[in-house]
Amino acid sequence: MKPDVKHMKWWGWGEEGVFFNYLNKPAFAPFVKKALNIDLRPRKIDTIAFDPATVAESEVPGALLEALVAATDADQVTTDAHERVVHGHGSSVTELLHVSRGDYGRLPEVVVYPRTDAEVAAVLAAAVEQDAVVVPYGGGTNIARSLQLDPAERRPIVSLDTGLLAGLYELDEEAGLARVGGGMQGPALEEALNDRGWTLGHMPDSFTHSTVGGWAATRSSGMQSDKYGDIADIVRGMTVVRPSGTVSLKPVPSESTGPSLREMFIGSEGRLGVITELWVQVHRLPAERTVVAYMYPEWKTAVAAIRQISDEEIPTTFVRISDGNETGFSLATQKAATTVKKKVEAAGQKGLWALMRKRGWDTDQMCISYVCFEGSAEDVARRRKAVDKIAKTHGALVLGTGPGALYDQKKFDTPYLRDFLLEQDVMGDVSETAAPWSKLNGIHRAVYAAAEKAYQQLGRKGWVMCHLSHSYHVGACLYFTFAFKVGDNPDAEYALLKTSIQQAFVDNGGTLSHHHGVGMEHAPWMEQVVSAEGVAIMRSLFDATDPGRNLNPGKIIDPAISLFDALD
Ligand SMILES: Cc1cc2nc3c(=O)[nH]c(=O)nc-3n(C[C@H](O)[C@H](O)[C@H](O)COP(=O)(O)OP(=O)(O)OC[C@H]3O[C@@H](n4cnc5c(N)ncnc54)[C@H](O)[C@@H]3O)c2cc1C
Repeated sequence: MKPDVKHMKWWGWGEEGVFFNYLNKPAFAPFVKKALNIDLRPRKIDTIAFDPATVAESEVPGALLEALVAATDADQVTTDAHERVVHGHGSSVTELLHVSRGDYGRLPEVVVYPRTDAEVAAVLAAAVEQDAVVVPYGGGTNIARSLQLDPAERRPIVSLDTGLLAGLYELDEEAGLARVGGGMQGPALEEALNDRGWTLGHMPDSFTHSTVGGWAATRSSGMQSDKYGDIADIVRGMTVVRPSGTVSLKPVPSESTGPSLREMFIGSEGRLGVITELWVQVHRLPAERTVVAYMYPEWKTAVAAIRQISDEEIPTTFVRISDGNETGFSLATQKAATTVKKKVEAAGQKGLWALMRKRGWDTDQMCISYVCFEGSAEDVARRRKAVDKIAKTHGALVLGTGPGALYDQKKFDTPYLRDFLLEQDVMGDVSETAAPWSKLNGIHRAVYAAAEKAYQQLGRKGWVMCHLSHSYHVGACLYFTFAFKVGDNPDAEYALLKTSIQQAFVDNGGTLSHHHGVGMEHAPWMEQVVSAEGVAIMRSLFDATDPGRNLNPGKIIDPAISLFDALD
C-alpha cells in the first residue's frame, strides 16, 4: 500500500484538475499575441495518463531492498513506476518539459518513506553499506534541479521521501517556537498553527506543495519575508540525521558558538544529511491584515519609493513592485467583469487609466505596487498613512485595498500558468537575484539587455518582466520571468536565456539566487559568487562528511549536468 502522502501530478505543477484558464480573461490572448506573436489555443490536455509500461523495471539490488524494508517496513518501500517518476524530478521547466513528454531521465530505483529519526538513520546506514545514493525528497517543487539525477550514476538511487516525518509536535507559546516535522507541507503546518492562534508567516509561491525541510534545505524565502524573515531567520534549531550520527541543534535566539552549523545545514540541499525536525519561530495571528495597491508612473520612481519605505524603517509584511511589463501582464490576467460591482470597477479602472494618460504617464511603463500591513488596527492605519505619503511624494496614485485583496487571493494560482504555456509550446521560467539598493536599477537594465540579445540570437520574439520583493536594509530581491516559443532544441534555447540572465546578475553586482537555491542549475556560477577558495572549502566539507558521495551528489558544486552543456 502506498503511504498517505500528497504529491503533485507526475507531469506538471500542483493538483490534477486545476488549470490556468485564459478564456475568462479577455485581455490575455491579445497580450500573448503582442508579447510572443502567438495565437493561443484552448487548453486540450486535462491530464496525461501515466503508462507504467513506459518506465523500465527497477533494477534495485535485492539486498538493498531487503535492508530498506528492515530499516522501515514493507509498506514504506516501493519500486512502483509512478512513484519512481514522481520522485525522479523537481519542478524546473526543463524537467517538466521532458517528463511530460515521457522522457524521464535517470530515475531512482526505489522510494522509501521513513516515519522516525531512527528509521531515517537505518535507511542511511543501509544505503551507505550497499553503496547506494540517497536523495531526500520534500515536495519536489524546487526549480534549481536539486533533485535531478545524474544519468551516469551507476549505483542504485534511493529517494527518501520525508512525507511521513510530518506534524506539529510541540508549541512553546511563551517563546514563540514550534517543533515541526521536516516533511510537513505548508498548508498543513499553517492550519495547525492557525488553529492555535499562531502563524509561521512563511509563504513561498510554492507554499501549497513544498515542505519545511525543503524550505530549509534550499534556503527559501516567502513573499512575507519583510516581516517574518527568510527561512534562515525562521529556523532556530534542527535535527539532522546523517549516516555517521545525528546533529541536534537546540532552539536559541542567537549564539556565539563558532561557525554556525545551523547556517551550514540551511541550503545544504540534501548533501549533509536529512533534516528530520525543525524548531521554527512563530508569531501570533495579526489582528488585522490589509494589502494596499499603488500605481507608480515608472520603475525608477517606484524603486526609490520602496527604498525610502525601507530607509524610514516602516514595518511592512511585504512590499512588491512590478515593472511596466509585469504590470501589463497582471492587468492582462484580470477576469472579465461579470457582476454589476465588477463592471463598475472595470469602468472606474478605464477612467483611471485615462486620467494617468492625461497626466502624461506612459501606461506601458506604469508599475503596480502592493504593500501589506499587519498588526493592530491602529498600527496598520498609522503605517499605511506613512507609506501613502511616501508613495504620493514619488508621484504614485493610491489605488486602495480592492486590487490588493485580489492579489492576495490569486497568489497561488499563477504556478499553473507554466503547464498551460508548455501545452502552447511556450517555455516560461524565472531567475531571481538579490543586490544592494545601489545596484538594482543597473541589474534591471542589464537583464533586459541580456534577454533581448538572447531572443535576437534565437531569432524570435520573447518576453521578460520583473518585480522587486523581499526588501532588506541594504537591498532587495529582483525576480525576473521570461517566456518564449520553443523551437527545435528547447534545452539549448532555455539554456541560452537562463545563462544570459544569470550572467547579467553576477556581472552587475547581484547574487546567483535569492531564494531558489543552487542545485545543478546554478552550480556553474558558484566560483564567481563565492570565489574559488569558497568552493574549495565547500568541496572539502562535502568530501569529508560524505566520503562515499552517497548524499545527493553533484548539487551546489561540481554539477553532474551543466546548463552550459546544452549550449555546445
Ligand atoms: C511555482 C513555484 C513557485 C516557487 N516559489 C518560491 C518562493 O516563493 N520562494 C522560494 O523560496 N522558493 C520557491 N520555489 C522553489 C521551491 O518551492 C523551493 O525551493 C522549496 O523550498 C523546495 O521545497 P520542497 O519541499 O519542494 O523540496 P524539494 O524540491 O523536494 O527538494 C529540494 C532540495 O532539498 C532537499 N531536501 C528536501 N527536503 C529535505 C530534508 N528534509 N532534508 C534534507 N534535504 C532535503 C532535496 O534533496 C533537494 O536537494 C517555487 C517553485 C515553484 C515551482
